[in-house]
Amino acid sequence: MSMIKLLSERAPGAPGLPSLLSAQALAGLAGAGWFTVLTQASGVTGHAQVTSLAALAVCALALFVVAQRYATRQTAARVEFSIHSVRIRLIDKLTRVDLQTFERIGKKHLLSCVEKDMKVMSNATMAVISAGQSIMLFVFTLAYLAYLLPLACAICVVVILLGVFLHLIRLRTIERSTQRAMKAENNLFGLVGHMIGGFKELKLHQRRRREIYDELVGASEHSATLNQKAFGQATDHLILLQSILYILLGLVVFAFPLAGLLQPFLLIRVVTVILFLSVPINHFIGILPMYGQANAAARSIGELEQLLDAAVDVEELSEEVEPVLMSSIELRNVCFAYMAVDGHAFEVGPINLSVQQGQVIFITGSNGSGKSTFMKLLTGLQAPSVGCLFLNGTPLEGVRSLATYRNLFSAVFTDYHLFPRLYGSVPPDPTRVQELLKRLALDGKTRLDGRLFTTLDLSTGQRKRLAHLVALLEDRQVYIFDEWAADQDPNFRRWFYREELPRFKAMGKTVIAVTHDDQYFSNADRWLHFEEGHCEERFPDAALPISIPQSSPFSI
Ligand SMILES: Nc1ncnc2c1ncn2[C@@H]1O[C@H](COP(=O)(O)OP(=O)(O)OP(=O)(O)O)[C@@H](O)[C@H]1O
Repeated sequence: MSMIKLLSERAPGAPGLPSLLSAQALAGLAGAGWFTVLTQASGVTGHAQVTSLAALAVCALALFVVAQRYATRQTAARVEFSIHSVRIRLIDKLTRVDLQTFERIGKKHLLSCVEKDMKVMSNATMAVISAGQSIMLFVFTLAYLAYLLPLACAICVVVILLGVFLHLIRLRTIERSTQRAMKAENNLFGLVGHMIGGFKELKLHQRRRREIYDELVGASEHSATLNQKAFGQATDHLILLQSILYILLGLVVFAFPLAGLLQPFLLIRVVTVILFLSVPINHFIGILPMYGQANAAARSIGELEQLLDAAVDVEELSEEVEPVLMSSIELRNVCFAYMAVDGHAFEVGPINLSVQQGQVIFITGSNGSGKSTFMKLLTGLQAPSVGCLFLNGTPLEGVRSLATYRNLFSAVFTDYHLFPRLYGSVPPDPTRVQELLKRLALDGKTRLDGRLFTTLDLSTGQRKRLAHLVALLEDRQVYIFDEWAADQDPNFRRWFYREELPRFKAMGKTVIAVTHDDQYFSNADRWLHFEEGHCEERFPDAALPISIPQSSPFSI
């Protein structure tokens, strides 16, 4: 996607290009008109003539102010609505891609695109689109020059065409340099992110701080060098063009009168007009690097959109969720493999498993054995590469049924995210909220004001308990906990296994919890153990694992 393509897509609420360009043309015409009247007035002495030219100048100026104001506002509306439309389109696609694509693209790249590239586009596009006005100013001034001295105008046109030709030849090189500079800048921002994110770790480790600081200095220098190179390339040939324009001026001032091609009374007007031409030319010089940046940003946004398009599913954000009831969930021959890195792809499965409503299932396994991947498959966050999920005996086929299925679950993952507001819910009953806050020892720490938490500035354990409270308010049928108790004190750990899980069971909720707290295994109905992507069922009171044949589904 180029910047021009982006702007050619008219967003709802944005003014049309014809009206926008007409307003710019009018502003350019008025500006050139005002200047022409002034130039004409420089050779006039008669009172009546001066008065009428002054009246004309006032009219041109008034027209310029009105047209300029209108054109600027229309330009801002066009640019901002177009960018708004692209941003919303990207975010919409982003919410609809599968988890694997989301993880592959990476948070850093996504944030850089949605925040930085969009900002670059917005700033640069505004300047670039206003070039329309400069073009008009340039054309009208050139026309006036043709009226005064056709030969000078012809030479100017040749010089400008030469500049445009040089520019087109260099365009690809400039864009490549700009894109390289932007990549270096993204790398730099990544390091800044590490410095901010790892503030505490860096404070504790002077040599680590020194090394990352040195790397950041190098990255910043590299970024500055590339930016400066891209900017230099963009302006070099236009400076050349500007120099040619100055040579042209010298020619007009010295050679034309000597050759008898220019009468002295015309000389001052012609020189003034040529000088005035440098105003739009300088504007072009100024916006050229910005044009390169905007195009590089548009390309980066376009590449991201292509990645998202390849993975986006048909699930609509606005769709109403159909309520589903779970009595059983079954995984039949479910397998999933991550994309291979260095030729080795981690595989989970085949998993054959049936979960009945109301069961409390514990999941164990060493680090990297596939527990979280299994949770993603079970919750429908990740579609299986092979095999199928069944809900109440019916296979879940297609993205839509998987999207509906996901609404069965409420989860507190290890990398859970706390939203400041209860998005997607009606304000809960304040008495129930108060009772839950008390149960989780969060009363006096935070409150729910309507749907908004008064603060999220809590300790690690408290934040996890607040995430638990949000999950409870969601009141879904299946609860997923990934090492919930890992950052809780012994009291809350005991409370979770001895009180909270039995409460879930009494309510008929299904619980699937990743845990390493073996002293509480008696609280589980089932125990699934993962090793190198394979799942086997163990029994809470068994000393040795009981191997389950993977070809046949097992259930309890
Ligand atoms: N996004 C990913 N892309 C590629 N490979 C991945 C990705 N996430 C996990 N893996 C691979 O899958 C394996 C299993 O990861 P998973 O997160 O399921 O393990 P886990 O049992 O939950 O580990 P832990 O106890 O450390 O949380 C890992 O060894 C890793 O190699």
